Amino acid sequence: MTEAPVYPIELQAVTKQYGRHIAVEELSFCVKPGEIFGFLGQNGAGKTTTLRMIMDIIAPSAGKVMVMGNDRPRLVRNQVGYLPEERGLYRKMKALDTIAYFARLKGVPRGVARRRAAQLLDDYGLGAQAKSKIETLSKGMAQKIQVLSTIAHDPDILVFDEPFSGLDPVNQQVLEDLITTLRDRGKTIIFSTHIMEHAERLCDRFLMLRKGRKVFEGTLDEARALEPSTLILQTPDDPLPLLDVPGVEDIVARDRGRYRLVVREDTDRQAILRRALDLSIRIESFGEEEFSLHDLFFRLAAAPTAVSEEPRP
Ligand SMILES: Nc1ncnc2c1ncn2[C@@H]1O[C@H](COP(=O)(O)OP(=O)(O)OP(=O)(O)O)[C@@H](O)[C@H]1O
Repeated sequence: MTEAPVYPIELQAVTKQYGRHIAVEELSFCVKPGEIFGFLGQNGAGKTTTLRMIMDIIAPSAGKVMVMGNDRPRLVRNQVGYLPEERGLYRKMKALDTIAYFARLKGVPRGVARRRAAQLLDDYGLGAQAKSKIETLSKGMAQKIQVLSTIAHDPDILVFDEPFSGLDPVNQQVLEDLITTLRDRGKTIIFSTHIMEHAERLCDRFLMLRKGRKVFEGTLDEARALEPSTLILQTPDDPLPLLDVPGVEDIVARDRGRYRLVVREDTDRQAILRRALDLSIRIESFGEEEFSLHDLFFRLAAAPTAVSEEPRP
């Protein structure tokens, strides 16, 4: 008999209810070892609530949350690094002392904690600020200290709630690089965001949440495969006669001579080009449309009619 795999994080039919309000509904997913998993949704979709349940800060109303196969995540807390949505550091504490303090809270011996804190500050360009009080640092620097504090005890799993919020583009890039480095060192990372560009660049897989319900879980390619096949054609001429090519179902004007062709999956792309030549339709460019995660998010998780929603009892 094969044993069920142990996932770093696994949720089974988890629901969280606040009074009559259902914040998270029947949510199941698992995060695989060593992956970067994006947790995406609009404001109020239920991201923070879910991450807090993973951290055992709040309890589910129903269902099961397991961290490293343990259904009492509190017991494996020291193997997890958590960046909460509401950040808070002691303003009067120095940068190095802050990181070492958080490591010590997770059981790291004092000397080791201080050495690691110094190393992390050096690695992430804050060596010169080691003795600066938090209150004297820029917002970006303080947030970096907060992130470094979550990894100072060398946890295997990282749970970051909106880690990019409040960072300027340069520091967002620094954080993206940090997250990639952590994955390359074998860590498992789940982070929430409503900024699709970060997720698109970083995530191996992601989950989209809409009003507490999962609307998608998988890779970007899997999400793209849900979309109808479309081609983008650029021409100074009228392309509507191409509608007579078998498989071309619709042609919609986009912008400045660009048209979107909705086609059946098996449509012969060469036949479209040959027909254009016959009809003297000049083609400036022609190719498959690549949906960005941003487009897909709007279709799956944000558009009012994106998914059929059963009425709630
Ligand atoms: N303690 C609480 N009591 C009552 N309702 C709550 C509580 N915490 C969250 N909610 C509600 O649950 C829903 C999900 O909230 P949650 O904070 O998890 O969303 P989110 O996806 O993290 O959004 P944001 O990006 O705005 O933080 C929201 O409608 C919110 O108002």
